Amino acid sequence: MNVQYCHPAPASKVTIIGAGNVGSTLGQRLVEKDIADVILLDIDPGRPQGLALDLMEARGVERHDRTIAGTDNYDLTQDSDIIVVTAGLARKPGMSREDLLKVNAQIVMEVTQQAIARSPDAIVLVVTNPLDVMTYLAWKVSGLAPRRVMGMAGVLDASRFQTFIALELRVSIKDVTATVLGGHGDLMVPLPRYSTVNGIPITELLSAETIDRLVERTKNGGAEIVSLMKAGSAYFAPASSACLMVESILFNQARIVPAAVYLDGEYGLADIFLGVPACLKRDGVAQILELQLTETEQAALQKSAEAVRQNLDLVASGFSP
Ligand SMILES: NC(=O)c1ccc[n+]([C@@H]2O[C@H](COP(=O)([O-])OP(=O)(O)OC[C@H]3O[C@@H](n4cnc5c(N)ncnc54)[C@H](O)[C@@H]3O)[C@@H](O)[C@H]2O)c1
Ligand SMILES: O=C(O)C[C@H](O)C(=O)O
Repeated sequence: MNVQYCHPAPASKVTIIGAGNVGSTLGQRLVEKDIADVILLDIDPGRPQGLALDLMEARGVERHDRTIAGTDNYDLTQDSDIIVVTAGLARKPGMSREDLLKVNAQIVMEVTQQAIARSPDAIVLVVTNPLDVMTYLAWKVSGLAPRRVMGMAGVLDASRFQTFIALELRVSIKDVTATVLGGHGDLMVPLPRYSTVNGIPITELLSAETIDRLVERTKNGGAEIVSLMKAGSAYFAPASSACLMVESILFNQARIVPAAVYLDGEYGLADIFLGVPACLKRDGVAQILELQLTETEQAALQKSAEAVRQNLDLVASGFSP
C-alpha cells in the first residue's frame, strides 16, 4: 500500500536558540501540545540533535505529529514564524541576573542577527537574562518593528504570585489571576490591587502583612530556586510561560499577559523594553494596556525602569550593538 501523500498537516515553525534547560523544555511543551514544529539550535556539539531525537522518539507514546530537529546550523532555521532566544548563561547562587549582562549581551546580539538573517519576517521572543536589557538588544540588532519583539518574564512572575496566593488561601489556582509589572529583577512590581480570586481583589481577602510576604516571595522567586538548585535556574515554569506566549501569537489568541514590550510614552516611559500588560496576536504585540496606577505603584515602576536603563547605559558605554 502506498501512503506517500498522507502527511500530517504542516504546522508553524518555531526556532529555539539555546537547547539548555529552558530551551529544551520549551521544545517539549511546543511539540507535545501540538503547537508548532521546532528547530532546536545550540553550539554545544550533539546536544540539540540528541535532545531532539529523544523527543521525537517519545511521539509513539505522546501521540503527536509535530517534529523537532536539533542543529548547530542556522540554515535549518529559515522561514521561522517565531524565534525564541534562550541562549546564554544562567546565574549561580549569590549572583544577580545583572551579573550576566556582559556575556549574555554578546550572545543574544550574535544569535539574533544570525537567526533574523534567515527569517526576516519572524517574531522574536527573548528569554535570556537580564531579560529587559536582552530584549532591547535583540530588537536593536534585529531591525524589526518594535511590536515584533518581546521578552518573557511577566507571565512567569505572575504565575509565581498566583501560585503563592492560591496556596495561602487554599483555593484553586484556576480562579487566581495576578499582575506583575516592571523589569524582571529585584525591583519588579507585583500589583495586589490587580490580583484577584475570581474577580475579588486579594486586598479584600488577605492582610497587608500577608500580601507583603507573598509579594517579597514573588520578587525573590528566581533566586529562591537558584539557591535550592545550586547549579542552574528555574526552567519548568519559564518554559510554560514562554509556551503560553508562543501559543497566543501563533493561534492569534489575543491573550493579555504581562510581557516586556517596547514603550513609546506608555506609563510615562520611552525607548525601553519593560513588563506591562500586552495583547499578543499573530503580528506580535497588538496592544499595550495602560493600567491606572497609584502614585506609589507608578513610582515603583519608574524605579524598576531606571534600573533597566542603567544596565542599558552600561552596555551602550561598553560596546554598542
Ligand atoms: N526571562 C525569564 O523569566 C527566564 C527564566 C529562566 C531562565 N532565564 C534565562 O534564560 C537563559 C537560559 O537558561 P537555561 O536554564 O536554559 O540555561 P542553560 O545553561 O541550561 O542553557 C543555555 C544554553 O545556551 C547555549 N548557548 C550558549 N551560547 C550560545 C550561542 N552562542 N548559540 C547557541 N546556543 C548557545 C548553551 O550551550 C546552553 O545549552 C539564562 O540566561 C537564564 O537566566 C530567563
Ligand atoms: O532567576 C533566574 O536567574 C532565572 C529566571 O529569571 C527566574 O526568574 O527564574
